Amino acid sequence: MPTLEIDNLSKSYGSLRALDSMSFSVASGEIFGFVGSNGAGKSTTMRIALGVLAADSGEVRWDGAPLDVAARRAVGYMPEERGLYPKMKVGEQLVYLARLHGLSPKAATAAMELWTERLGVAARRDSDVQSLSLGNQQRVQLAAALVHDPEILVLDEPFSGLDPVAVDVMSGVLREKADQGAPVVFSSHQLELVEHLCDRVGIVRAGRMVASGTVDELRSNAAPRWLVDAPDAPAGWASAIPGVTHVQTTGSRTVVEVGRAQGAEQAVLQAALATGTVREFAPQRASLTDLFRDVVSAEPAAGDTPDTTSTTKKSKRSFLSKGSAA
Ligand SMILES: Nc1ncnc2c1ncn2[C@@H]1O[C@H](COP(=O)(O)OP(=O)(O)OP(=O)(O)O)[C@@H](O)[C@H]1O
Repeated sequence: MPTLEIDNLSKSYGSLRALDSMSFSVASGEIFGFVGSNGAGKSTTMRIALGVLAADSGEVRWDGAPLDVAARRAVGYMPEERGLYPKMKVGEQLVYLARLHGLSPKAATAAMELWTERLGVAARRDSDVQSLSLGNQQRVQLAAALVHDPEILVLDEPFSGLDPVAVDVMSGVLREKADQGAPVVFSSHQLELVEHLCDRVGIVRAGRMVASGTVDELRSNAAPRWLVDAPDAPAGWASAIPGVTHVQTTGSRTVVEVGRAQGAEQAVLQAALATGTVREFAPQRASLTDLFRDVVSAEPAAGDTPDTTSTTKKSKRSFLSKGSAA
């Protein structure tokens, strides 16, 4: 199956190491969510994949061959800084971009009509791009990435600033392109959306891929969490229980993170019962947001190496550590 491979990319800006052996791969038909704190290196990776920026070392391959200038024509790219001509009409601009990718005038016009219709901006074909709302400009930007029928999609924060209806439309389009066989990689800070939409997720920290896999795979590496609803319990009741590594309380409901030792959760239940009534005691599924906080707040260890199959196994602070960049 053709695969987009990001292999050991490193990139420095002066003394700043923006990418440090960044590696991951996205198979044909797969949607890959690329997440990480601000400045973690997502845009830099995507720019290198598109060839608008050169890596210091490493390689990007598609179907086993280096992604050269010719092969990059098969990529639909949505840059973070966006790239539309503000004073050009929406329709003209999309036809122009499709023509640049080698489509005939007729095919370019048909593609423009298809994508403006599909993305809900057909009524604005004759408007200057600059007169559109930011969300509609973003829809046009996605149309620009799709208008030449790319084999690969690389999208930098395509969902930022979109209303819920536009998010649904965009999600549907990405799923459709993946179902047609494209590898789709996009960056986002909207973790609920990423969890819902993506087949696999990669979490980046300081220029490295520190965890990747399905959300279930990432979850299986996380510490177990339990919800306890104990209305009589005094503040801080769970903090001193042996084996508890983190506590988060909202009203009478407390979520504790416990170690993997046999029966660790039983100590929590007993401590809760000792305070009085226990209305609920149940395992909690970690959300991608929880997993993200876990991973980005982990202490980097000496010799930290990228791990593209599982969560990094470094010592970590609590999963809601202050200062985590969620
Ligand atoms: N042209 C540049 N010159 C110098 N430093 C840069 C340049 N572009 C990016 N950087 C730095 O490289 C690092 C990675 O930036 P990058 O834009 O790739 O992060 P990101 O993960 O996309 O962040 P965000 O989520 O905020 O968009 C940051 O520290 C950033 O300040």
